[in-house]
Amino acid sequence: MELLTGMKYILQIRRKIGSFLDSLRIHVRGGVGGMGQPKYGGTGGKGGSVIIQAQEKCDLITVLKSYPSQKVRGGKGGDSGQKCILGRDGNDSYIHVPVGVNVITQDNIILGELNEPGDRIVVAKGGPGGCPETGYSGIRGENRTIRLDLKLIADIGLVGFPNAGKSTLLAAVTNARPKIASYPFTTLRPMVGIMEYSDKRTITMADLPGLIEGAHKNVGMGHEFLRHCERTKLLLLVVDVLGFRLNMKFPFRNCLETVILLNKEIELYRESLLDKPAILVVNKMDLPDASKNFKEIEERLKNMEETVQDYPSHLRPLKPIKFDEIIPVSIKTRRDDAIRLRKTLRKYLDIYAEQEDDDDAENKLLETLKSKHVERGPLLA
Ligand SMILES: Nc1nc2c(ncn2[C@@H]2O[C@H](COP(=O)(O)OP(=O)(O)OP(=O)(O)O)[C@@H](O)[C@H]2O)c(=O)[nH]1
Ligand SMILES: [Mg+2]
Repeated sequence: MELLTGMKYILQIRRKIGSFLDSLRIHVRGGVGGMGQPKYGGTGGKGGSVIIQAQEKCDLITVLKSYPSQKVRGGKGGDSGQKCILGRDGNDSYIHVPVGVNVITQDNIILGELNEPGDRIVVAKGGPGGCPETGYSGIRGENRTIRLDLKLIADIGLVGFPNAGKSTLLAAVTNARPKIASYPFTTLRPMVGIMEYSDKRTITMADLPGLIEGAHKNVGMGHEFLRHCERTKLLLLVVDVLGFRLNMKFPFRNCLETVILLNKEIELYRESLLDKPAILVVNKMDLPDASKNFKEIEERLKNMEETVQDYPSHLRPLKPIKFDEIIPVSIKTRRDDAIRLRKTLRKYLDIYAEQEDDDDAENKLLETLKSKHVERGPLLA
């Protein structure tokens, strides 16, 4: 019965999201400890723990298929007996998840980030076996509900207010065909598109739901989906040159303010995301007054350090974003803009890759020097 409900659930999800799932809740419980043996002073075995482990070639749909009831238990500890005075420990249960999963509690606390194959975390410890202190009864294991949040792998992450044209941009430069519409929050789930270049080099781009002011307080779609930017090499901020207003309850924000607010919301999600290279796309340059607006703010966008100082503290980010380039486009109406953008993105990703190689080489050199120093230590002493 439970299996059927589980399968139905999978089918429901499939219908909703195709074969992509980026978040999954699971209830985990460590195994109960085995019974002790009062007559001989025997101790029961420990209950098995539940462990989440990252592995390659895996996705959350497979995890859901393996555990349709979304419940995982550790094995029960063995009882102490006449022949075997120490009960055997219960088996640990491993949940294999894709690389790039954050393990989160119900209170939204990150228990761990599994970013490399083999990374693992114990999410529910098994209970101790029965012994004199427990009156020889085995103790129950820990239990909790956890959420597995998958961070997408894409080279570029699109971040912007709703309606700025992120999905239009994705459709213009990649093979993806996202839903595009003139109302806010058209995109509800992330979508990845691929840009293929003539030399067969491919660059992936993730379109994300719109981010609005107050997202850190769960306004709009919240800010959780920004996790998908954690593994990207570049943040591509997209703004509407004429600014944005969600509805009459929200203030109108001009283009410069939307950039500052995006900066602030990214910072409130995770400040380290702002260490990533960033490019700003100012979209809808075909609209009346667009050029005038852009000219007025261009210099200020180039110097965000100074610009943010003019704004009150509730809007002002502590870490102003620094754009490698600011690109005005009309992504919907000008094909040339899309072609130029593709070239620019390629150029920067190649530069970042070179820088990364240099950094790797430098780190290796430092490690070699360090290890030499360690070897030299005893000689000097
Ligand atoms: N005039 C003009 N309209 C554009 C341009 N780019 C996109 N749009 C329009 O802006 C509206 C929103 O476009 P989307 O691509 O859905 O915007 P989005 O940023 O993905 O929005 P959300 O999914 O809600 O976050 C649509 O009506 C697009 O046709 C442009 O360059 N010029
Ligand atoms: Mg969209």
